[in-house]
Amino acid sequence: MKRVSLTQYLVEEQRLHNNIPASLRLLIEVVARACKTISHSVGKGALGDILGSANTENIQGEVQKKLDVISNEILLEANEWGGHLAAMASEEMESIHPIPNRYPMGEYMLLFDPLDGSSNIDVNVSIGTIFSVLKAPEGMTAPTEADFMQAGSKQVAAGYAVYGPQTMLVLTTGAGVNCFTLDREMGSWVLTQKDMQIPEETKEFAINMSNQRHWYPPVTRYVDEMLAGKTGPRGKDFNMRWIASMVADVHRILNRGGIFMYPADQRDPSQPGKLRLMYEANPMAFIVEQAGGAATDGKQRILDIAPQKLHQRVPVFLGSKSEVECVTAYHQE
Ligand SMILES: O=P(O)(O)OC[C@H]1O[C@](O)(COP(=O)(O)O)[C@@H](O)[C@@H]1O
Ligand SMILES: [Mg+2]
Ligand SMILES: [Mg+2]
Repeated sequence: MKRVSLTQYLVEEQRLHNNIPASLRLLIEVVARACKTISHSVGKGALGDILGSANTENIQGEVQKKLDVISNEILLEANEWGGHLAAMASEEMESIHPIPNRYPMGEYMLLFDPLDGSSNIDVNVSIGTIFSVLKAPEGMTAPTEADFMQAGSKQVAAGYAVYGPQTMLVLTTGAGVNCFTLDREMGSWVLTQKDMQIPEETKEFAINMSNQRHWYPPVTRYVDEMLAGKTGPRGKDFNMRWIASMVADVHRILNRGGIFMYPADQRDPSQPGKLRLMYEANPMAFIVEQAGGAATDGKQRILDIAPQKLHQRVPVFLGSKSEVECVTAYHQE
């Protein structure tokens, strides 16, 4: 099979579909290079002094791990110098990060969850990085948080890197989803899966069952019906997986189908779910839809949500289309 590198793929895409101008290609390459650097750090583990807590808190009140902080710095530094960016925003930073001293101002804005699955860092389980690219509004002079308040349907690119047994980069620019594997010896990203498609039907679901007693009735009904198996209303047995790294759960679903859920629950009605719209839900929803799946917050398409604030949280149901439609319909009844 002919080896196609990330750069070759991006150039060819531009030639065929005119959807990846040179400035966007450069930006994606810089993000991919930063992910490669994070992957090297992850691979060192205790040898690189990257495990354990940083003893600091992020804006969400979560205790940061050393690798959360390191990954954030790697992405900031790479993109400050490398991409065509006007500003960045990160799950780990309270406010936006405008790019200093850039004339003319960059055309894009980058958002990221630098290290997804923080609870898995210290136990050598797959973790990742999630990113989303928006266009800077026309005529923007000094970027503000308001410029980032664009629905997910406006994303021009989104992707994630998963640091597992292999390091992979999954990317969409709005014309399907492709997967690249990091060739560690050569240091390059090689196209290994073209046009990923999520199987429409599935027998696998992912949810943190320990929250069951707090769920709202539509989620309880949906999960109960799956748990009832062959003799229940669904007429088939379901299997369950929960890795607690969204990247790893979504990567499995892209490959063999399934539904991923992080619903809102009754513990704290002011917290609509756990996952962040701008850094987790939107980029993953874009990827999942581009792979033939669906993504909702139980009521509407995630990509149609009008964001209210940078660190907004949303309920998430995504994966195989028929299952997402089923649980979304239960929210309407
Ligand atoms: O520990 P819980 O409640 O099961 O939550 C797991 C979820 O939290 C997350 O880890 C949140 O991501 P961060 O590590 O970036 O905070 C998701 O990746 C994952 O799906
Ligand atoms: Mg995350
Ligand atoms: Mg994170």
